[in-house]
Amino acid sequence: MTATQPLWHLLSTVRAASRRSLRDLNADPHRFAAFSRAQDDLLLDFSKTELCADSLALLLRVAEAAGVGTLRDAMFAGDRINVTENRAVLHVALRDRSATPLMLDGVDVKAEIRTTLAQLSDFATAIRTGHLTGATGRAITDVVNIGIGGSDLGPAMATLALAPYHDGPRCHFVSNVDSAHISDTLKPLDPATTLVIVASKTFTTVETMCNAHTARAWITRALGEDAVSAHFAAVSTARDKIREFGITPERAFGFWDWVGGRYSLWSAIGLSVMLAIGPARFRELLAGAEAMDLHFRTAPFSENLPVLLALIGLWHRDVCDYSSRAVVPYDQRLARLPAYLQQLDMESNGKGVTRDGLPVAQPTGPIVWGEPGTNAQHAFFQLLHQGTEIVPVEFLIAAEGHEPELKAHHDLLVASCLAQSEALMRGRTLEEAAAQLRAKGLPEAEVAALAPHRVFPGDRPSVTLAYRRLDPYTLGRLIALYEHRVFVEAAVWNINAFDQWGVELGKELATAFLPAVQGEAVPADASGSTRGLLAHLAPRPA
Ligand SMILES: O=P(O)(O)OC[C@H]1O[C@](O)(CO)[C@@H](O)[C@@H]1O
Repeated sequence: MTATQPLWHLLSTVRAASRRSLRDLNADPHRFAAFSRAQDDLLLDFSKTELCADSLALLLRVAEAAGVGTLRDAMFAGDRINVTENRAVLHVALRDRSATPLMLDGVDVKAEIRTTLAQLSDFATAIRTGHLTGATGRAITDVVNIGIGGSDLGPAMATLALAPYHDGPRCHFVSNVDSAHISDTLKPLDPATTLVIVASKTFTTVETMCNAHTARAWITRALGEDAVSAHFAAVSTARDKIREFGITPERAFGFWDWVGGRYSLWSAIGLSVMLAIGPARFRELLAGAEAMDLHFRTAPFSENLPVLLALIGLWHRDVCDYSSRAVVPYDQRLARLPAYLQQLDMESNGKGVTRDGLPVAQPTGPIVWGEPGTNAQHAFFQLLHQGTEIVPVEFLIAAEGHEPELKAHHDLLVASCLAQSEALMRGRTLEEAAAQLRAKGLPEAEVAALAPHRVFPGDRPSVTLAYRRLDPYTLGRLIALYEHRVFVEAAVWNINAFDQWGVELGKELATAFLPAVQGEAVPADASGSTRGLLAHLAPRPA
């Protein structure tokens, strides 16, 4: 029996005994004040969840009993909490601007971080000002970041999110090994004015290396072999492999094994973001994350946004048994946030064994999915409102857009966001539906036939994250908030959020099947299904 198990039982009992509808709970005019918290202008409203004072107090005890604070402090101290890879977890050090050294194996990692950040800033500035040009002397107008997973999703998400701050070259992202991705991306670009960044922690990921070689051939075909040095940069922990690829050491930016791929936006992996918005704005992004780190380290759990967001997630997953959560940013520039969070959350917490290798005691990471609002309303909100599955929703909304001249758009956006959480919470009863139809003058037979279709069960939980404006500082806070939320949930489940063994088997089999796809013998242990598919997909004579 783990220390938290009795508390989970108690939570289920409390829920069963004192359950009230969200509509009923929200009739209390003091509920918003009691069930919302803020870090400066960043507000977390969870008054439209089922939590009550008792359940919240019990959840806070769960966090204490699970030792969340101890594990958090161990992470910040550089302890090797990634037990299956024997690594420290120090992405937080990448945004820690304090002068205090942080020693790991006799090396001050903070000094190394400062040096790399300065090198990145110098390189980004030189490209942005045209001081460093392509091989023909023309300024760089376009950057293509080639990477996948954490070497793509973070920079791609942040670059789109910060579009109003772009004043550097245009950034493009190629991740999929599907030739369509690199082909469509490179087609409109001019090799003479394009910089390619090969971003890969390991520099061995097959998709990235395949795309990198295709980009290399594109450059050399147009500009000759000598142009590689002027048109490529690389970000990796494997400097020897960068050199083998032909990228010069001055354009090789390192990071460290203690930065997990999905936590690496803050490292040199963020180079494309820095090229787009400039080093000063990139530092604002880091400062936002640092502010959230400080809040996570110092705020009491009852006021601590990452802890509370995690406890709400745990409540929904393990007490209410909801198997997914939808992230719906009412912010078009956060369109890639759901995809980014899918990796952050599901690659971190999609685990079935504890840190000690034992089966977990309860369901762990939920399925994370979503799309920006208002588009989502016209796609999957039907199911959220009237389907048989309850999906807690996480809304994100800014008080201000970046286009003051188009305020009418933003007003509609805000109204739509608030309307959706209200509708999910409030619902519409059969009597209310019937009354509406009667008010339209429909005959009683039609009222009876149509009213059931117009009932909304309601009582569907959501949280809202509301902030003043999506600037670099706020984006930094939001991402760090989600990172720490994942951390706290993992700590409570006693799983390791920092490895990803679940991606290995598919990679191994892809390597084994490639020769068969290319016409060689099918591996003896391939299933009948896979043999049939290989035969069906085999090239046909033209
Ligand atoms: O940066 P790399 O080494 O190319 O790895 C890319 C991605 O592949 C994974 O290892 C597995 O999908 C991710 O964790 C990582 O972000």
